[in-house]
Amino acid sequence: MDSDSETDDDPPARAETDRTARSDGTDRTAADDGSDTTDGDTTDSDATVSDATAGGDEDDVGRSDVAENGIGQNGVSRTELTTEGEIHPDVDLDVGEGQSEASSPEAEPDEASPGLFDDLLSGEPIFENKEVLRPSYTPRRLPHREEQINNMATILVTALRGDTPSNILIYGKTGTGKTASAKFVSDELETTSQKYEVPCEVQYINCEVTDTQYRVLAQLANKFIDQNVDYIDDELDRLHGVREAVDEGKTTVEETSFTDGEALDERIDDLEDDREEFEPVPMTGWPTDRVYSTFFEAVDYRERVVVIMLDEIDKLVEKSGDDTLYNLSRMNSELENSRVSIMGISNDLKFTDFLDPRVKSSLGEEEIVFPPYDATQLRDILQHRSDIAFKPDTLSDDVIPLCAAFAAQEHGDARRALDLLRTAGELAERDRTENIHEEHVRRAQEKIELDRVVEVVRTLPTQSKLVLYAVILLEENGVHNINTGEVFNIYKRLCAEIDMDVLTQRRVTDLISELDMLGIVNAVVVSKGRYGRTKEMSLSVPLDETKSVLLADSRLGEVEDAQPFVQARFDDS
Ligand SMILES: Nc1ncnc2c1ncn2[C@@H]1O[C@H](COP(=O)(O)OP(=O)(O)OP(=O)(O)O)[C@@H](O)[C@H]1O
Repeated sequence: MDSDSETDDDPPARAETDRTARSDGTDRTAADDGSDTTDGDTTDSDATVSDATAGGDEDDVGRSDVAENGIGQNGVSRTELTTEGEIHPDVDLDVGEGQSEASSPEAEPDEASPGLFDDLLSGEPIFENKEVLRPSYTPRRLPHREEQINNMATILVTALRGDTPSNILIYGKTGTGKTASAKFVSDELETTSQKYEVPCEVQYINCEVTDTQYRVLAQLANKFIDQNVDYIDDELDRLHGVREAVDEGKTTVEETSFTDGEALDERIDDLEDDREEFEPVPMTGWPTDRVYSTFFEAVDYRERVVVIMLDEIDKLVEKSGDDTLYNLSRMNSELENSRVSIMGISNDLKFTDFLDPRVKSSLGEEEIVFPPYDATQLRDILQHRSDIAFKPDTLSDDVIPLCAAFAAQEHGDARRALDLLRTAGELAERDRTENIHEEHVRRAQEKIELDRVVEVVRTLPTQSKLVLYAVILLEENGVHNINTGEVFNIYKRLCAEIDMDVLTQRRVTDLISELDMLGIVNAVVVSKGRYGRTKEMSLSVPLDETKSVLLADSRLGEVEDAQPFVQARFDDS
């Protein structure tokens, strides 16, 4: 076991960065900048809110800034809008009752409220229950996953008999229902265990979020400590009741499970001591072996079978190796009261290649594969959900087949199919039509695709963003078949402009290849005869939106008026 002291101060550091970024309004999280893929209705309402807050038309600086930025639905700084609205120098806060001079002085109180939402509410909504189309919803029925669910249940039923179930590895591409099925089986397992009073439970950990050994063990330890404390409290309540009944002569000690009054008091004292001893693990700072032993003691405090469900297990291995899995998989030989079994879920089929052979064989005792859905299966899934999600007769006949067909092309991803259906519904709602048509699905597909691009571009490293910005500037200036040398020249100037280190041309060529792999540019190698070979590229994503996302980056935003030096391409090449 790794006994290094792992301070693990990543999360606070990240939180710090987030705060700084937000306060200067230059960088945002996906949620802040409205790039949340499917809920694209921020643009319209943001613009209207800015109207309302900034007051008159003339001094509506915030709004025109935004328009010039051209960021549109993504990257618009909400901070800028509200800040300018709130601290507007011309607003006299003492005017009237909650009414500012900025709003029309003659306006009747009623007119001051433009009824922003009234209009929107008046239309008959298309959705009966939109929540069931969101990823957070766990459906009660999972069509086309009966086989996998039965396999899991057959393995886990051992836990209900008080024995240790085999470890399970679940594989499958994204959106194939792995998490939904595993959660469904876990819920059933826990419900049945309560019914038959067999101590058996499932602990779910998402390793994309909890991605180090320290954090996994700390999270588990704290969950078990909480449970143990609850258990002790219940037990103490019960025993104090017994003690009282004995004292009042309502029962005799012989009628309880204790041999005498002393044994009863001893048990009460022991429980109180135990309760004192449980110390929660802080999220950083302890040596890992202390965290491990705290977890170990907490889980072994009483008899039970625990299934630890590690979702996105590959992320844990990628980030912090296989120590956690090694420790968890060897625990059973040392545990006295409890038993632990692991259920790992991954969409990376190859991640076990990086595991120690012992961990690999122990973890993969049972493997269950989730194949992609085909279009017919996706249709069934969508049909089930849409029956609950939409008002009757809202969907025209071709909507579900089209959503299913689009999602089947995307490696049979049910999440994508559901996203498409929800977004199509939202677009129809915005159009104020009563039905969803094929056209809404096509627009939804475009929107989701664009949102994906925006998200990919937003999260690129700054150097890649600069390279991409160079390509955009060249395209904007009508250059076709842009070559690496041209990109490099513009890139160098952009670096100088914002004081960034200049990478070598070879490295920039690598970055171009990465952009190509991400589908942002399309690069082909062309031979220039005796002048060697070069890459020629063009942009594969919408220029305006991509440019806006790039300029929303605090560093790139510093590049002002980049047009003149695009001329450099002609000077230097
Ligand atoms: N057979 C099914 N019936 C109904 N809904 C389903 C089915 N399969 C998947 N879904 C839905 O699709 C979405 C994605 O499913 P889930 O999160 O289980 O996929 P996953 O395989 O775990 O994906 P990832 O690897 O990306 O986490 C969820 O909203 C889930 O409810």
